[in-house]
Amino acid sequence: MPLMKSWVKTANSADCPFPLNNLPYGVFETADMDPRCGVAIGDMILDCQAAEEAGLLDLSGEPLFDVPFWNEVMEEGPELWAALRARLTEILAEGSADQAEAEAFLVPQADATMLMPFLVSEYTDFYAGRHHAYNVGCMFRDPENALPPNWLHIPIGYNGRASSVVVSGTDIRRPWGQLKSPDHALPAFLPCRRFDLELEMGAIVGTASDGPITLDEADKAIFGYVLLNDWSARDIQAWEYQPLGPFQAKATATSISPWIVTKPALEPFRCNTPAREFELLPHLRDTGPMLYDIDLSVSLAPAGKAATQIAQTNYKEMYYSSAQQLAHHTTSGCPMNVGDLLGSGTISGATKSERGSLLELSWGGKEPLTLDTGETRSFLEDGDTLTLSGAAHGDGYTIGFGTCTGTILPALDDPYKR
Ligand SMILES: O=C(O)/C=C/C(=O)CC(=O)CC(=O)O
Ligand SMILES: [Ca+2]
Ligand SMILES: [Mg+2]
Repeated sequence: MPLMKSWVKTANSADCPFPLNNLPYGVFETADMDPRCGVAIGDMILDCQAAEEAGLLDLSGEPLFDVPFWNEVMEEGPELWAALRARLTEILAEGSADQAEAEAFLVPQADATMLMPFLVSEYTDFYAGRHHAYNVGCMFRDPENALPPNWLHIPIGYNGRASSVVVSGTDIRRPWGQLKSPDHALPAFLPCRRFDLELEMGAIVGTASDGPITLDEADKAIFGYVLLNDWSARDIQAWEYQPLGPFQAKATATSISPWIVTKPALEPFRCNTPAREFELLPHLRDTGPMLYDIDLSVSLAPAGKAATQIAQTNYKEMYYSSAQQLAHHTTSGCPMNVGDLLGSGTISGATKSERGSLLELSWGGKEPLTLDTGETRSFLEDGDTLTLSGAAHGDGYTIGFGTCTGTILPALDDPYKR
């Protein structure tokens, strides 16, 4: 598929993240506009609320854009999703009969503040990147048996906290927690010393289910994808997570990028999961390409200094697709809701520069990274700004995810001092 041309001229370059082929969904506000849904096109945002009020986006008879989140659109189901995308494409395409009217509803991205694009119903995080699981297993367990015995048979996950999901740009406060260092007999309550990022993709469930669903049903139920950073307190995690898994270590915050890139925009980039070591059980067995070829990178900027790219990898490195994770999630009869968010698990590739966490990049702190500024990092320091970026590269066009950023604020003096 080539670049599709829009009358919004900035959308028509090969490296623009938001061409007509993309049309990602977000929520924004400006100095004089309340929060509302919008669609990115070039360097502009089409104000969906205003377009709907003017009669340009009348798709269901009921207003869809009278609320500042995309859950109502998701609730309408895949037929409406397709009709909305077709109508937006018609409105924004070069030569559109709607151009004169729609021009009035464009807002420069530079004037907008991006907000959470949807209400997160529940949040589950997986552990489905093989290189990440292998690296962590080597460090914390046994290089000979780095992957747990179940790993090649099910996508391992844990239930996270929807309440902790925040939009890109939100500052992240270094947490306190109970830690136990190897040279102390007893734990202490201290600020986290090994605060980390996790480079992930987030899949958004757009269709509810109540009981087991097939892999193909799961693929259809996914509305779109965002970049996701699962901030992780490694020292809190190491002490708390046996035997029930991460709890407070991953409950401080999880950041997502503000633009939901929908499945149709990613269709040309579908690719297969890697070769299987064990055949998966029938309900998890691949029925088609359900991963995506999306280039991902991480950069770190110390306070007031230039950013260094510290990792680059690709979403196709995952062992399990989001559809496999969602299908697995429903096997017990677990109901899934519109707005459920599934973290892919940390995405790392085979080589050192492809590692999606500082835990792996610095090998548990044993091999600190040197930044372009000359400073070194094992884990995150106060004032550091972390930025995830993602884009799929087509023939003469880009499907961009934008960025997912967060700056580390120092821990409070004492969280219990009132
Ligand atoms: O295996 C461990 O000891 C720890 C693993 C993680 O912290 C990974 C995690 O949270 C899931 C993921 O993002 O892959
Ligand atoms: Ca994670
Ligand atoms: Mg979290």
